[in-house]
Parts: sequence; C-alpha cells; structure tokens
Amino acid sequence: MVLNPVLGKLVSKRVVLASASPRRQEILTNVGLRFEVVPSWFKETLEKSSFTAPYEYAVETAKQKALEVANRMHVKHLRTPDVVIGADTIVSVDEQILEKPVDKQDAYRMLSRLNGKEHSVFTGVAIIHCHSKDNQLEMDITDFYEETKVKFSELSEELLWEYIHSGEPMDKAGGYGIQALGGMLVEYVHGDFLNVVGFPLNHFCKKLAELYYPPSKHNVQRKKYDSIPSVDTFENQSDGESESSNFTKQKGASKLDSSGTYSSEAVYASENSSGVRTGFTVPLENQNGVSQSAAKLPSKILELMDGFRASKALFVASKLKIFDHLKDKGPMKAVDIANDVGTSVCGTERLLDACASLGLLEKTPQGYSNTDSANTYLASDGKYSLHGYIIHSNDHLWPLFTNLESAVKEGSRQNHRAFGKKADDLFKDYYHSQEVKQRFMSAMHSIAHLTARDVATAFDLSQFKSACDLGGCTGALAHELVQVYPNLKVTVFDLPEVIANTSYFQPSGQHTAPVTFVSGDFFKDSLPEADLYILSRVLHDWPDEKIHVLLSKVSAVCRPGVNMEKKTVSQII
Ligand SMILES: O=c1[nH]cc([C@@H]2O[C@H](COP(=O)(O)OP(=O)(O)OP(=O)(O)O)[C@@H](O)[C@H]2O)c(=O)[nH]1
Repeated sequence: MVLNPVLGKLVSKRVVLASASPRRQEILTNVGLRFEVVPSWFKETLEKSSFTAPYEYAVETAKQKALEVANRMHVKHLRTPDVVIGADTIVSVDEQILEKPVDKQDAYRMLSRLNGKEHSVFTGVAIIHCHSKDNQLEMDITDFYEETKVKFSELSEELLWEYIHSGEPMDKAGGYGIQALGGMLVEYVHGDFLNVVGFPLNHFCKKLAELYYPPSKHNVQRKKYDSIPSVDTFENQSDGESESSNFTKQKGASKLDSSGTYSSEAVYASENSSGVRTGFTVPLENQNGVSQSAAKLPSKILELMDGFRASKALFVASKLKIFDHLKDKGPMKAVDIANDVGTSVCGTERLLDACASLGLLEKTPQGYSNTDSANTYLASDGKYSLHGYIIHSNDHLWPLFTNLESAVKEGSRQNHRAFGKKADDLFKDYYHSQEVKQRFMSAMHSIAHLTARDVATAFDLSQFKSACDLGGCTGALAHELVQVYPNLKVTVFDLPEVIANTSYFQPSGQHTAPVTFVSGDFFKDSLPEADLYILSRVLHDWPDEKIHVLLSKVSAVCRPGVNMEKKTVSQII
C-alpha cells in the first residue's frame, strides 16, 4: 500500500525512474512506489557557464536524462511509459558546480573546497508524462528543484584522505554521502535531507498533488500545495464542479482545516470483514504539531503480518480465472460470477471484496470489474499477463514456503515435505507431463517477458556481439535483447523438452534478428561460445557443487569481448 494518496495516483501507471542512483531507487521504493529502473544514457556534459544559476543546470540535466529514456523506450522498445522521472543532484559552492568526482584527487579537490563552509545542494527533478499518439511520442514535462544548505565542520587533511580512501565519495555529488560515513563531516543541514541524498521526496509529492489535484474554484487562493494532502482530502471530495487537469479530472473542493492548511494524517491498515487490509486514516498530529497517539503504528510490520492473506486472495482469484471473466463480461454481480465459476455465493463475494480492497477490482453498484492493472497483468490472455507465474506461485512456491521453518532448521530444501518428491525428480515431472510442462513454461515466460526489458536495459550491452541465455526457456529475454541490441546474436540454451515447446510463445510480427534455440542439458552437454552469458532464475535451483560445475563450464566458453572482461549477468532478477 502506498502511504500517500498522491503517489497512489501512480499505482496504475507505468512509471520509469530514469536513474541508476541506488539512493533514488531506495527513496522511492521506501514509500511504496512501483516503478521500473531504466538508467539514462544522457551524458552530463551541458555547458555550465551557459546557465545563470546552478539549479538551472541541475533541472536541465534532469530533464535531458528523462527525455533520453522516454524517447529510447518509445523508439527502441516500442513500449511507451506513462511517466518518466529524472533527477540530477549537484553541489554548489563559491559559484562553482560540483558533480561526482572523477578520481580521488578530484574528490580531494571537492572536499577541500567544502571544508568548514556552508554549501548548497540542488536536486533538479523532471516528471515527464508520455502519450503515444499515431506512434508519435507526446510529452508533458514538469520540472522543479529543491535546495538544501549543508555545512561541513573544519576537517583535517588526514580525515579527508581517510574518507576518500573509504571509496564512498566516488559516485556522489560533491564527493560525499551524507547518509553514510559522509554524515560525520556535516555540522548542520538546513532543508530536506533526502534532497541531499539525491531525491527531494517531499517536494516531489507536492508537485504530484499540483499535477493531479490542481486547486479548484473553491480554493483558488491556494496556488500551490504546501503540505501533502491525505487520503481523506481527496476521497471525500464530491465529483461536482470538477475541473480537468492535464492528467486527471480534479474532484471538488479540497478539505481544508480551519487554518486553511491540510490536516496531517497517515494511512494505516485495518482489516475488513473478509480479513483483508483496507486503508484508514490516523491523525498523527494536532494543530500544534503535538503527537496524539502514544506510539506510531508499525505499518511495515502489520503489512508483513498480513501479506500472506493478500497473496492468497490474489492466487485464488487467479486460479478461479475471475479476472478473465470480468475482462470479458464485467461489471458482474457476485452471484453471477459464482454461478460461472462454480463457487459459493457467500465465499465468492468475500473474495471479490478482498480483491476490491486490495485494489485489484473495482466495486460499483453495477457489480465488480477489473482495474486496468488486472486487465493487463492478471487476465490470462494479456501480452504482459502474470497469470502463469501467479499459478506457479500458488501451486509450487506456496507449499515450499509453508515449510520455511523446517528449511531453516534443517538447512535443506523442502520439496520432499511439500510434494513428497526430491527437487531433481520434481524437475523431471515438469517435463514428463505435458500439462505441468506447459504450466511451468507459462510461469517462466510470464515473469521473464514482463521483466525482460528492464533486464535488457539495466546495463549497456551494446559492445557484445553474442550472448547465450542459459535456461532461457521460451526466449522471452532473448527476444527483448535482440530488439534492444539489433547487432547482438542471442542463443537460448535449454532442455530438449523445453525447446520443443517454445513455438507457442514466440512473438508474432517482430522484425528483429532471429533468436537461435539450442537444446541440451547444461550439466552434461557442451555449451555454445558467447561474449556474454546470462543465467537468470537458474542458480537458485541447484546445490553449490552443481553451480560450481555450471559456472566453470560457462567460464570456459564465455569469450572476453572488446575491452571487456568475461561477463556473466547472473541472477539479476
Ligand atoms: O549526500 C549525498 N549526495 C549525493 C549522493 C548521490 O550522488 C549522485 C549524484 O549524481 P547524479 O545526480 O548525476 O545521479 P547518478 O548517481 O549519476 O544517477 P543518474 O543515473 O540519475 O544520473 C546520486 O546518485 C545521489 O544519490 C548521495 O548518495 N549522498
């Protein structure tokens, strides 16, 4: 669940973070935002002297980073994102802009400049809303920046060098990481701490509030949101007199308290009658900013405690193909769905309510219908359907995880307890029964297909000429790789039983270099030579001795490429 309703507006959108910064990823993940990471290839080489203020440079760089990703995804991957977020953090001191140091000497130069002084950290952020019209990319760009003042203590040369030798400065603007060892250098921070770390979350939420809920006629005096609105603020608004914004219809007047500001509330979780968590709001502070509740609710822990119920509700609804029914026939009443799928009315109604509170379905007086996400990911026929993997999670992973305690105590795999069979025998089962094989391949295909573009673009692989996707199953990742890197020759190596059944999963109408399928047993047979070896969802299946054998074989046939060491992209998803 996302704590902030404004971030909730992004839940059903395909959001892309155009940044390789692990800190930005962490900041946004921590607030429950779901997004893909596609690092920008934009080189940060804008002419600094052409900007009148340092923040203009940061904003323009953030914009260029996001634009590069939006354009690349639209043109190369033929999948236009809904929203692309780019950011750039710089340090400004004595009218100089400091970015990431190029080497230790550069880090020393930067840190000496900051020593004993106050400086500004600016993060520029660009939010691009994309639409594809007649195959043309249309974009609405919103940008902003945040400034935070930071003062360094007087630091000795010795301490500076010790810090530089820690390696921490190298990928950080200004040569320090305030969130880690660099925090020791800092005397004070005035402003948003996360802005220094790389992403001004608070300002970002306010900006989204402005975009998605612009001020209505009723509160035109409020030009900008200077607090982040709560769930109640929006959910209780009437639809009357709505004004449209670029991104959504604005609902009626916002709920303001007597001081004209939004009250501060947080969303936590409760259980409804079907035992599923729903949102409710808990006031955190009164008007004087005094906490009214003795202890904050441990929302993360509550979420973990109940997570299994939500998973199981999703699994059962998927198994009963409720999302398929609703995709074809929705909205439908519980009784009609129960009749169609052959289940009890009362049980079905509870399950449907659970799915509605989890945001998988919408419930209206006309009945239940799929959300956009359910149509895309949960119905079994969609291009990006996760149905196969959800069924695999229910039938295979769930029984295994039920025995986690024994696994931890014994330090062994639990297939015998979960299925009465050893892991190796289970693998054979996958391929002996046509039905089980199809289900397993569907599961692997659905998750690989959905994540393929992220994996393909997580690294710049353009220097490689050939790649082998070991255990690549239906070739979902391989097909994405040849789309992104048209000069890459990709081979999928998998068991003969798998290769014989891949035709059903091949993309139609794609004009890219073909993928080659080679069948064999990767433990017994020789592997093809390649510049790059990919092992995705492979190693976890095997004990250490077998992994050693496999990686030694890969190492023997993986050719070093131009200026590259041997590379294996392993277990990246
Ligand atoms: O205290 C801290 N200050 C800064 C950082 C990190 O520094 C970098 C800033 O670099 P940039 O904005 O160019 O972002 P990149 O990491 O190169 O990723 P992009 O792909 O977005 O260009 C940023 O990672 C901050 O998080 C820090 O960690 N602490």
